Amino acid sequence: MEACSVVFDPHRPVSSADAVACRGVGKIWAAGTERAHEALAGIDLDVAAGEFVVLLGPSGCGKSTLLYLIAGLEAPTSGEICFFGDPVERPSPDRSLIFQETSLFPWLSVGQNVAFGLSIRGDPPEARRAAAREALARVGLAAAIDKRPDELSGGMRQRVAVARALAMRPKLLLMDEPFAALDVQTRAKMQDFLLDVSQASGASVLFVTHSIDEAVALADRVVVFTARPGRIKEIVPVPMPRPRDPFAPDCVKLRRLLTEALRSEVDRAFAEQEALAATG
Ligand SMILES: Nc1ncnc2c1ncn2[C@@H]1O[C@H](COP(=O)(O)OP(=O)(O)OP(=O)(O)O)[C@@H](O)[C@H]1O
Repeated sequence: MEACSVVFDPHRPVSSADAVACRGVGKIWAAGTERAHEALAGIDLDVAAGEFVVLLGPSGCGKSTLLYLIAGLEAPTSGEICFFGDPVERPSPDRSLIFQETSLFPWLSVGQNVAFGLSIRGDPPEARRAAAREALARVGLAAAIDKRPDELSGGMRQRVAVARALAMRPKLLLMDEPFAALDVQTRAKMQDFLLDVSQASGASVLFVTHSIDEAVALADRVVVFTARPGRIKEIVPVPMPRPRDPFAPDCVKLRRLLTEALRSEVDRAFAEQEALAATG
């Protein structure tokens, strides 16, 4: 592999075939107030249908903010976001957000948790149960359908969260450091499993991580952000076939490239956070 970054053409027309198209997207939190805080600036990014894109950047550079905007939970201050050609204006079951900390309802069974979104949508009980069973089978937890969340390990609970998202048959999974709280072995298993289910479902994935190893294992493309306000510094294609051997020369080379791309941004983010702390 010849590791190289790609320059995005911001004038490229939005295609209804692309899962996500961001054009000039910026976000200022508390805009117009004295607490105004610019989190993102000038984001131009397309995500193809079925593509797995990893967002990598220093802490506070706006990765989660971009997921919230694409989810439709927040509006950008500037620019436009389209989902299969239509402007994103509100949340949609076609776009599922999964966080690091799963919030399963402890008083509901695993199956009821997975079916929760379907019950809000008004699907009949038999259809909900069937969809929950199928989604749990996809994550290898069909046998846990009647268990309570506190009977499961952290990795299993995270799989239930993925099953809950899959049950809605989303076209896009927005994942915010979903495996960061897991131990190394469970995390590696979850990465394999996520690749399997995303390929089987055909959903696009936008995945935030701080782990360069995770980015190398998972991504079709890695988007590297600058320190805040987050801008896209580089978009690095990852053409190696999966499963990837992390010690293969191409993977080692890519890790080095991403480490170097991130280093100066992480230093800049640290310096800014220190300055902020000093001024109280
Ligand atoms: N709801 C909010 N209101 C005001 N400011 C916010 C809000 N959410 C995030 N921010 C600020 O926006 C900036 C970007 O935050 P965000 O969480 O998107 O970054 P991140 O890259 O995901 O960070 P991390 O990697 O540490 O999770 C930060 O300075 C943060 O304090």
